[in-house]
Amino acid sequence: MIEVVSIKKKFDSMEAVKDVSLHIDKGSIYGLLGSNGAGKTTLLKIIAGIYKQDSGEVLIGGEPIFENVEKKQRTIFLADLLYFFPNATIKQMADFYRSIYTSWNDERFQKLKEAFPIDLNKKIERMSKGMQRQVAFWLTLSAMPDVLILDEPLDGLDAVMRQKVKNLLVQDVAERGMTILISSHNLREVEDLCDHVGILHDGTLMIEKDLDDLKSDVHKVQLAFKNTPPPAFFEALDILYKEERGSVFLYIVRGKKDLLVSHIENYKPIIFDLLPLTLEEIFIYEMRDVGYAIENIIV
Ligand SMILES: Nc1ncnc2c1ncn2[C@@H]1O[C@H](COP(=O)(O)OP(=O)(O)OP(=O)(O)O)[C@@H](O)[C@H]1O
Repeated sequence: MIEVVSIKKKFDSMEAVKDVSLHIDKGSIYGLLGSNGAGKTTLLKIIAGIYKQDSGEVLIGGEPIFENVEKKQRTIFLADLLYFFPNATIKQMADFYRSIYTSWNDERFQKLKEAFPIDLNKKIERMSKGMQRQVAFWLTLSAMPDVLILDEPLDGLDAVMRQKVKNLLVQDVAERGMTILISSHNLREVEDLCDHVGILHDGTLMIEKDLDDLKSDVHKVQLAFKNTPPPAFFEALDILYKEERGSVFLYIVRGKKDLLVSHIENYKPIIFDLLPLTLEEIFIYEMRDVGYAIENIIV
């Protein structure tokens, strides 16, 4: 659905995006993470067809997005800084969206009133930051885009509204195959939303993972043995991290769960627990493995 091939972008001599390639399937939710200044917004704007890359290609549904009116009518970029016309009400902004987005759906707009309980005739400028963000989602979801590109989308929303918006996004992905690219600093925030995650650092995509693979391939185990097992026990494990707490070992290991369990059970541990890992933990160990401390890369 979205094909990004060797994208480079400089601002004067500053290389904001350095040869980034990625692929996003239709109907998936891709989380782009990274620290301040990593190049996330620049890359999102290139993918949305707002900035032109210096080299490389961005294809949406097989066609270049830049200056492609038809594709842009089906692609919405929701920026971190929202923009509405001065003095406009929700109703007036909806009229504008209806005039430019061919897939605008009035029925959906009316239905979403239930999710966003705000007076249609209220001036958006006079609303709180969180309410303005709600309006942005209301309008965006009513325009029924095929591709939705979100830059720090949940900033300013309260916890209940965050969950509501996440549910609406997932619903559009599940029901009509919308594709979402979402940028955030916060791994925890996107953990339950994304099926793929990429980490951008200093203009380079450091690591890119399918979350189902990640979660099924990395495990935290807590172990204790009566007698320390022979070296063959440890050699057979792909250990990303280890810690000793008295006679209890804590290991983060990569590998298939069934094979791991049967290997460990062969050595008759007196304690053996398989513990869940958060996405943040997985990335900490994976990044360490490629020589980076994730604490320096995302917050
Ligand atoms: N219009 C611009 N002109 C000049 N430099 C820019 C411009 N936009 C971005 N940059 C530079 O490109 C680099 C990447 O910026 P970008 O906004 O893409 O990062 P980001 O990952 O979105 O950061 P943040 O998380 O802080 O929003 C930064 O060094 C920034 O100063």
